[in-house]
Amino acid sequence: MKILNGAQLQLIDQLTIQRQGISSWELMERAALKAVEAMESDFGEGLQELPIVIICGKGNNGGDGLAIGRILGEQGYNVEVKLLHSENYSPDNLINQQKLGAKEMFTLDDDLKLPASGLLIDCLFGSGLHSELGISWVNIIRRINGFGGPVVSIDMPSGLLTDRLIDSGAPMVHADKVYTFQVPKLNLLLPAYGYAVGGFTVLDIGLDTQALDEAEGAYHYTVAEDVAGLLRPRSRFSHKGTFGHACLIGGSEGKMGAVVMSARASLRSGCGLLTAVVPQIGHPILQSTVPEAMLSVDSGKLQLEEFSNNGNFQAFGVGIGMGKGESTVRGFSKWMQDLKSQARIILDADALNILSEHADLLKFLPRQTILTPHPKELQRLIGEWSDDYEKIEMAKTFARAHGVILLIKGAHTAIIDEDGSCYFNSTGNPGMATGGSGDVLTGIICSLLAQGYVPLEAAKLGVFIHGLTADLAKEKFGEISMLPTDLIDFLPMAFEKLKPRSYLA
Ligand SMILES: NC(=O)C1=CN([C@@H]2O[C@H](COP(=O)(O)OP(=O)(O)OC[C@H]3O[C@@H](n4cnc5c(N)ncnc54)[C@H](O)[C@@H]3O)[C@@H](O)[C@H]2O)[C@H](O)CC1
Ligand SMILES: [K+]
Repeated sequence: MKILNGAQLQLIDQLTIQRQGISSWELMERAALKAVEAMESDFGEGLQELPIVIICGKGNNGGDGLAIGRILGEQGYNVEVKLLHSENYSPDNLINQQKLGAKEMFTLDDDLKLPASGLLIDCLFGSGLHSELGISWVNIIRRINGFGGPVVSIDMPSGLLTDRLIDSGAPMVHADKVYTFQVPKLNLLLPAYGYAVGGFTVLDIGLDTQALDEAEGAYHYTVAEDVAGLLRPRSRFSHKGTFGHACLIGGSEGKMGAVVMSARASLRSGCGLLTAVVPQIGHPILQSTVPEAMLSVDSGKLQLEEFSNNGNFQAFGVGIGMGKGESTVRGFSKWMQDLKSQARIILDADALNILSEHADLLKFLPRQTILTPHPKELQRLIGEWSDDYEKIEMAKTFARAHGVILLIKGAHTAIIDEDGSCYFNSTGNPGMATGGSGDVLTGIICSLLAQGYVPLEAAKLGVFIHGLTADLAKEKFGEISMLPTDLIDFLPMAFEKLKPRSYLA
């Protein structure tokens, strides 16, 4: 799914209206009906009990609010619509004013009266906002943010631009939930605005698919439909050799658990064979916890030294729990220099830290190596950024310069390809913020690489599945208690869910 901005959507609106032979008002009505349906599904029966207040602006976002107010009113909800006084309403806003009937007018200087609790629907500004809101908006936005019940925003939290940096002090609605139309907008996905976007749902309002396909942009949002088609069916005549031999290299004293988790995640993700290269201390641990894995025991006792690379492996996952002792750094550097240019590799954790401290090694990275840093590792690798936009640009520059696929891990993990394309993930939750989650991801992606998925597909599919395991684990254990080992346990269900018939039904 593409991520688009306000200007692109305006154009696609026009094309939709022309090609579908509908009026702009009809499109607005479709959007309003979708928003009502989504709120009814989220709030359930409880919505009937709540006083609902809708705050409308002068443009089409306000027009949506007026239509939502009318639809809710017709369905018997307890709804009150407040409309900002203006000299220049949009045409569809005016039509919906006439269709609504009763509404209360207010100005920015008014002391807006709101019910003590209930549901507030924010329709002041949507994707048509062209610059951050000035001081005159502080009063009204403060009132909305001080509301005693949930605040939901239609399309965008009012005050937040779709895809440009905005001063953190600028007035902006803090939405518990955003119902955004057709496609996500970049600012809904960035950590910088996490305080204003409690969550969001994308509502399909049937915009012209050809126009959506043709819209240009580097940003994408990976949803089930995007990755389900990537999953390869298994032939009846397949055997363990069909699904590749993955090699995980890592572990050190006190950190063997990382390799255990990675290895189990790899096997659960379908590779045919798995070898783990571990220091001697890891031998009994791996053999007893992951009997399916073969072992190649390093000459190093407590940490890796030798990095023996003798097998015929289709993919390597390196760095998990590895440490960066002197002999490990030496062995890793030698291993990197001996790599074949077409090798498929994912580097994580200490492998990335070593690269940050030994930038001369970057030139040995085979094309399309996948790097999976967490925020601190990313900063060591690409340097300090001043905001999310700069972070993305620096990540793109790094990916291009070294011909790699770079992940920015976190909520909506972003996958940056060397051509500058950027894929944000839709699955996952804060329950994943526990040491070990990354080891599981490395295992999944390494396994997919070994099975012959091209690196960008392996990264997109791996990140999506990893997040999906967490969404499934959340239902059973909740965000507080779920563990990385639970993610591994939910891999079978996640892969099953992603199979087109079950997930997309
Ligand atoms: N395809 C869709 O997604 C559809 C979206 N719809 C809704 O329409 C809005 C966008 O409507 P638009 O009229 O273009 O913009 P807004 O309502 O967000 O506000 C425009 C209004 O505000 C003025 N303005 C802009 N910036 C500022 C500012 N910094 N300070 C003060 N005033 C500002 C501007 O001049 C306009 O007058 C979209 O979000 C959806 O909610 C359709 O209903 C259906 C199709
Ligand atoms: K809004």
